[in-house]
Parts: sequence; C-alpha cells; structure tokens
Amino acid sequence: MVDGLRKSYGGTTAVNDLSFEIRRGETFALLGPNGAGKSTTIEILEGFRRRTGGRVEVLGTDPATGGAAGSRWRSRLGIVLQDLPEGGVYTVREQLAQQARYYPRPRDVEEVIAAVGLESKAGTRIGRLSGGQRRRVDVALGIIGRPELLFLDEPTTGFDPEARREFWGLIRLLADEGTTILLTTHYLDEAEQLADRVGVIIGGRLVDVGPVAQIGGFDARVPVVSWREDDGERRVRRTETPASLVTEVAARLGHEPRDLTVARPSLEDVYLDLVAAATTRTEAAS
Ligand SMILES: Nc1ncnc2c1ncn2[C@@H]1O[C@H](COP(=O)(O)OP(=O)(O)OP(=O)(O)O)[C@@H](O)[C@H]1O
Repeated sequence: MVDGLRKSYGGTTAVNDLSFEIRRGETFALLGPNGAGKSTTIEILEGFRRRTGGRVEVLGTDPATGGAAGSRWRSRLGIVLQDLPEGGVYTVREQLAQQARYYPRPRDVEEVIAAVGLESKAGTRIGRLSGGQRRRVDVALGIIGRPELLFLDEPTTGFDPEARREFWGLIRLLADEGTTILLTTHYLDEAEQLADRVGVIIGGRLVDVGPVAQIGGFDARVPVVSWREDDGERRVRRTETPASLVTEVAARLGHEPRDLTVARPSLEDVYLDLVAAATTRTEAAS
C-alpha cells in the first residue's frame, strides 16, 4: 500500500503524491520513462531508501522501520535490484547456497539454477558470466528464499529473446504459486504478458493505474484501420467495426484498398500516447 508517497532529493522531487495498492498474489508492473521515479519507489518499498512523505505498508510493515537487514520482514521479500555488484569469485552454485542460508524456507539450489536456465554454468564463477547470464543469477538470488513478495527492477535487461520467454514462464510459475510480484520494465510486451495490473508513472506522478486492458481509458484499444486512397493519400480511422469499414472502402474504391492494415493498439501504443499527452501538458504548463 502506497499512499501519498513523496521523495525529494535536495530540491528535486522524484516522486510526487503517489498512491496505489498491490493485492496479494497479483503481478503489478510499474511503467514509466527513464527518470520517472520507478526505482525510487521500489527502493522505498524495499526499505533501502527513506521517503520524504506519505504512508507505505509492505506485507503489513512500514519498510522505514521494519527494513533492517536480517529482519523477519526482509526474509519474506525477494529483491532483484536494477544494478547489483559485480559477480566476484564465487560460482553460481556457491553464491546461491550462501544466500539460501539467510532464509528459513529456501528453495532447492539446483532447482533454482535449472529454473533460470543456468545448469551448464552452475560451476562457473559469476564474474566470468555474460551480462545476460549474470542477470539470471540476480533473478535466481531473488527467488532462492521463496519470497511472498518479489521485487523485479528491470529484470530482463540484457536477456536474449529466448531467455526472456523462459523468464516469463518462470514468473508465471511463481505467480501461480501465489507469489506477489512488483515489476518494472521498459519492455511493454513483457508487462502485457505478465502483469495483472499496471501503473504508469510520469515525472514522479501516477498518471494511470488499472488492468492491462483498461490502461489509457475505454477508447484506447479501439482498432485502427489504415489504407491508401487512389490519389495516394493515407487514411487512418478508429472504429469498433473494422470489417464493415474495410468492406465499405473496398466497395467505394472498386478494388482492394492499398497498404491496408487493421490493428488493435498494443499496450506500447497506449503507453506512448500517455507519455506524449503528459509531455504536452507539462510543456503547456511551463
Ligand atoms: N540518489 C539520488 N540523488 C539525486 N537524485 C536522484 C537519486 N536517485 C534518483 N534521482 C533522481 O530521481 C528521479 C527518478 O529516478 P529513478 O531512478 O527513480 O527513475 P526510474 O523511473 O527508475 O528511471 P529508469 O527507467 O531510468 O531506471 C530522476 O530524476 C533521478 O535523476
């Protein structure tokens, strides 16, 4: 639960009057452009940063007071930060076994290694892994403690497309087991695939929150039909009845419309519209 959260760094307000709630067992994605305040928010929820104002409760605890390292509260969280320290001298297996000791009910180390697809690298020093492989270790470290709530700050940056798909499968498994997940990502297809609900932060403010299909409002996902007229002019129409429109245009032209496309806007399209609208509002106000 986040209510009226505010965070300033000196004179800069990074997060401004943010309120949202994440329900137990849901996957929630926080979206927003670079510098929007996503990591600041997530790090406040993890107990790593102090807030300037507002109320925050995570698994029934205020992270500002319950967030000490080694606390029982912290052992219920899984954390994948945006930037983790370099791997160092331990192997993947050693690092995970070491981390597992901090938790009362850890997952099996070999099981986690397999879940993140690092079986062939289990005995390799983390410092020798590629960027994407190291990121998989980060994810493994985040889930080794069987967390009730998992924070994933841009977890798949550096993953190849296949690894990203495998990661989605892993997150779905965790969600099916009842894990609550808070995710930030710049991959809108990732949010669309994984999240039950998303929140969009722009300039430290929440501009929209809701189920993936409802972000941007009721009209945002209305299909878009585009085609080229005989004089070469490109036409674009939004309509709930695209088949009728295409039939009508084809009949009027007397042939197949040129360069015809019919598409339902994706979460990425809707998100980009939200960012553009917020930028226009900011420019108009200044
Ligand atoms: N330690 C800090 N000191 C001063 N300003 C900071 C600090 N950390 C973040 N900021 C500022 O706060 C704002 C929000 O940053 P934050 O890292 O939360 O954004 P983000 O949404 O996670 O961005 P990205 O998508 O690039 O990771 C930015 O303007 C950033 O410059």
